Amino acid sequence: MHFELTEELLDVQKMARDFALKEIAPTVDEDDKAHRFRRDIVEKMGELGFFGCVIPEEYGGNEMGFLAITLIAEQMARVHSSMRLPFNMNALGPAQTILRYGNEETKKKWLPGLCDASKLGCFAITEANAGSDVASMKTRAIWDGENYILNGDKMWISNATVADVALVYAYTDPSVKVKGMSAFAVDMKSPGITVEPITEKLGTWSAPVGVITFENTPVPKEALLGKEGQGFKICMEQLNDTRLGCAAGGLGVAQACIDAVLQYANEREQFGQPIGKFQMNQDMIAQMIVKTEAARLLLYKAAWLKDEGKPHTLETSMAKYWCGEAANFCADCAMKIYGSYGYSEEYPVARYYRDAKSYQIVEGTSNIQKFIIAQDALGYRKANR
Ligand SMILES: Cc1cc2nc3c(=O)[nH]c(=O)nc-3n(C[C@H](O)[C@H](O)[C@H](O)COP(=O)(O)OP(=O)(O)OC[C@H]3O[C@@H](n4cnc5c(N)ncnc54)[C@H](O)[C@@H]3O)c2cc1C
Repeated sequence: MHFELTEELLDVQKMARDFALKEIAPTVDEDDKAHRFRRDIVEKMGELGFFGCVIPEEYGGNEMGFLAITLIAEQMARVHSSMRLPFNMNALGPAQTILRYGNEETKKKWLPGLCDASKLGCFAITEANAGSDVASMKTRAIWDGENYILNGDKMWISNATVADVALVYAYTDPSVKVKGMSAFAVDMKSPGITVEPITEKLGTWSAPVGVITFENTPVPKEALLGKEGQGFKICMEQLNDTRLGCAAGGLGVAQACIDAVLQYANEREQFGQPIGKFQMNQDMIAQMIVKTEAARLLLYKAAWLKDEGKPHTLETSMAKYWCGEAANFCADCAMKIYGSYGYSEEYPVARYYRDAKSYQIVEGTSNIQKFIIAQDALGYRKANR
């Protein structure tokens, strides 16, 4: 049993850390406060091959693997949570799904651009009345003999305002319930698409989110991913990939809180000594470290299983759940240890606190992950089927 990263993965981790410190850190607070999406930095990530980790060379990738992309995404989130979103929106979501289910034409059309970030992606599952209950979505795609005609509204879609391609899930035949859901790689320049940004949100201010409306949008047959009726299965597989990216984000934020607290607790003095000397603060610091290390081990194991081609749905849910919880626990402790300075915008802790919350919500809430884990344990529904 080995717990060490290989030399190659250690190099990847270091390169990602150096990149985040050099390219993201200098303007992180300014970008966040301005709600500025840094496409230029995302493009630099693409040039370095960050989004090609899970895509073969023939389509512009480098096949470094799921553990490699997880390590990179973690390092981005450790500096700016918003900057780990592109790992899901380009690589783990659209690119991975198109690779698996797209025809040759669709792969050639989108994969090289998603890898080098000259194209941006998004995935559209959620609707105003369909969140955790994905199957209750109402978006329809009806074949008219020439194209699928897409109608519906997708809400809370990350990258909606900047995406070139969207993975869209819609019913082609709602009469057979989830067996009638299909998945499409939709060109966002298609007619009948409007996008409205969602600007008022708690955190991840530099990550654009919006509502996409499809009104009689024609989608060619080649854009269908897999077969008609495979959409729900494709969606669950996609979430199983993108949950790794979310978990990496939560882990990065948790670590950022530890980094901040260790420095501050040694600098700030009260009652004539550094606040790190107080046992109640030490208790929080110890718990932050242990919870974060547990999150890291769960996540790296899930990503490793995926690279090994072994079942990993259960392990991915455990990692997604615990990384989200660890991020929130650590952000809460960091806020307490920083006191009023944590509450101010002078230090990054308020941003960590805001950004941590999304990791308990997106791509299957903490409850949904616990549901998957408990159902598996109780033998009601095995996660690794
Ligand atoms: C910042 C942000 C970015 C997002 N990006 C995307 C994106 O790119 N693409 C996309 O498709 N969606 C995206 N989403 C949507 C996100 O995936 C959903 O918000 C999430 O799946 C939860 O759905 P909901 O918010 O409708 O909550 P609901 O499903 O309404 O749940 C409300 C509460 O009830 C609980 N609950 C629901 N069902 C159960 C159950 N069976 N058992 C126990 N508890 C339950 C939930 O855990 C939650 O606490 C994003 C959301 C946010 C906030």
